Amino acid sequence: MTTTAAPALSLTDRAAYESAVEQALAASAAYYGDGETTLDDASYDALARGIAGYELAHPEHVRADSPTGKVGGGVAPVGEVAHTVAMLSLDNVFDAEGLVKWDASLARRIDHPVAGGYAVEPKLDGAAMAARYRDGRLVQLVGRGNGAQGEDLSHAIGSIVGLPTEVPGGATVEIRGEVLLTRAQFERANEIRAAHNAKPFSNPRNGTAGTLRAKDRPYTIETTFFAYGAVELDGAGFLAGAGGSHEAVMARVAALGVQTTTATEIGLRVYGTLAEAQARVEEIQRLRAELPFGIDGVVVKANDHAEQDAAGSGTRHPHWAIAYKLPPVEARTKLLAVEWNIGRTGHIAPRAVLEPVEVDGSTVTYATLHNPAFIRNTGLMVGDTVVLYKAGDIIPRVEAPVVALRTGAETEIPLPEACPGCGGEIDTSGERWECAGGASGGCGKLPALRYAVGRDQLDIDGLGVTYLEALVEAGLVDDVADLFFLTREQLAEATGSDKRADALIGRLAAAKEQPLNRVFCALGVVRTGRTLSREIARHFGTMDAVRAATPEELAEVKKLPAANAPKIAAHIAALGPVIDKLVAAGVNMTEPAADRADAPGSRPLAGETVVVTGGMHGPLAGLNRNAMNELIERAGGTASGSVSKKTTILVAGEGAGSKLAKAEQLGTRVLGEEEFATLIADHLA
Ligand SMILES: NC(=O)c1ccc[n+]([C@@H]2O[C@H](COP(=O)([O-])OP(=O)(O)OC[C@H]3O[C@@H](n4cnc5c(N)ncnc54)[C@H](O)[C@@H]3O)[C@@H](O)[C@H]2O)c1
Ligand SMILES: [Zn+2]
Repeated sequence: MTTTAAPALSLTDRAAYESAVEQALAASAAYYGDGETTLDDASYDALARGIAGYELAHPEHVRADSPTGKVGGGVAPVGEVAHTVAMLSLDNVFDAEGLVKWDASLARRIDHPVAGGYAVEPKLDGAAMAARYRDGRLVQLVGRGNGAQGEDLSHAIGSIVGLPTEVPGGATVEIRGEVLLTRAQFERANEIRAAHNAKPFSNPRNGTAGTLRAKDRPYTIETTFFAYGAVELDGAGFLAGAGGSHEAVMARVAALGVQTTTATEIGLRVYGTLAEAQARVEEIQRLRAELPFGIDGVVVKANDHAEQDAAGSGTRHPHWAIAYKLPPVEARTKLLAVEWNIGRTGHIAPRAVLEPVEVDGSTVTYATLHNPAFIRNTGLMVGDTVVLYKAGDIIPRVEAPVVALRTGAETEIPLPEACPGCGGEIDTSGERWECAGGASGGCGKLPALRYAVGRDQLDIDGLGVTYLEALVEAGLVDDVADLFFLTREQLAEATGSDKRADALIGRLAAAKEQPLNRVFCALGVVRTGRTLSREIARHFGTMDAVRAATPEELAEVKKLPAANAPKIAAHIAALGPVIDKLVAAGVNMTEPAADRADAPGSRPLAGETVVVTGGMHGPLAGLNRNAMNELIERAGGTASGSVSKKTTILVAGEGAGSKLAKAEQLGTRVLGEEEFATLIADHLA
């Protein structure tokens, strides 16, 4: 494993020391507070080690406010809640050699080599939190603060996945762990913030800190907790007889239903030798890029409590644990220019051209900027210093500009006026910009075909993008209807296999029997998706009726915004030749009678807003969420993803959890799978 630490700064004189301390204090104040720090973590670490090195050589110059030896660099917010046991930070090593040194110093402290094993677990990159349970109820959340006193974060109770509000057995204990935003929660959080015109979080860690501190936001952002320890509370003796090891304590915590890392691929393991622990560190590093949450290192701890006690703790960190830092996945560099390309999915995507920078073992020159909305929301400019994120083989992405480093020479990012693929018009109506040529234009052909054969449209499994590309290139396919005229030989040629061709012939035959809503959806009509396609098919019943509809008539369809009706009608008309070809191929053009809006007595869910949770069994077995939503809408209801006051029915399947609890709290009607199936029996195919 390569050495990952930036070298410590060598501070040659007192003036350099003074200025380094000032710089570190300012960076920490920004890091733990609201502002944006101008240092990346690796640079901060190098600075901090430089300060510590100088202090060792010149004890007479040590400043009282030096960050050395202090939790939170001496500037973290000091809260009002006293910690039961000090909540410390961790000391760092950066390579195998550092780990060996730590082990040797630990052996000196306890007078013998570590005998009780090394516990190895991920160093989660979020914010430390203590969760106090009294008599089985989660009563208080406390931040780390300065280690002795932390801030009261109890207002976040109920919004943290993995921290149940109640635990069995009336337990009284303080559980410690990390709160973070998983990658999915981070994306979701920024969608929510965009919808509220709030600045996007630049990275999950900032987002976590901001979210925990926020008290009266008009929206809730969900975070996740992973426990990494527990301490006694009120002398309740919860840990007594826990077996005297970190591993045993964590098993007790898990038994309470509090989330630990054990369930993840990189969860706690205990090893007899340091070499095995080192091997596990390297394994975790390899798994890092695919994890659903961020880690910035691996923590190695003496597993045995007696050995931990013998080693003791300093003012800033325990001696029995060490953070093995992994190479940074973030770096700073300059945004030189923005290029616009037609992405593989057909949208027009901005790409950052960067001053080359080394991140996580490779040189990065380009990074994704997602879409124009991202550029607008972050306020990014050409010439900005930007924070770049890259881990393993994931696509590098720009997180945010460092506004504090602007010089005034930055310029606005020019947005394209014509499609970079064909020079034609751009459809700028959505968050992602698209070539207005759409399905018929050259740029949109392949993406349109991929969409048409997708699982929620014609569901032609096995017709992947490579084969579609081959068919388009061979001049055999221009639009979705052409697929139905392919011969077995042509399919065998394109897929390189007779067996695949036969399978596809079968899938194509099955696709011809799909209901109108899916056939219509496969056409990819502008401003329509799965839900609207279902509504349109239900409303009109046949493709002929859809084609005959005026914009005014289209506007009568449930959920269809009147303003979009003219565009939709025009696109349907333009798709005339494709639809004619589909008819000629024998593709079904009607919606099953029971599902139509005008079918008598067939709307058992009319006026209902329905949420589904848990796994579906019995009569509903095998129905995924999209299939359930289809079913709900066919029966006249509105499908929704989250329980709120508007929800009128919750369908609770196996393993229903928080949504069921919320529904019960709100007094929402809850139906089991059997009851629900009976209610909508007419629509169950
Ligand atoms: N960029 C900047 O300006 C700046 C400023 C100050 C600090 N920093 C960064 O912060 C670091 C120091 O910060 P810190 O003291 O908050 O701590 P830290 O993040 O280096 O390590 C200690 C923390 O790790 C967490 N942790 C995660 N997994 C854990 C596990 N399995 N077991 C135990 N603890 C676990 C705990 O919250 C604990 O408090 C520096 O190394 C630096 O990289 C950066
Ligand atoms: Zn184009």
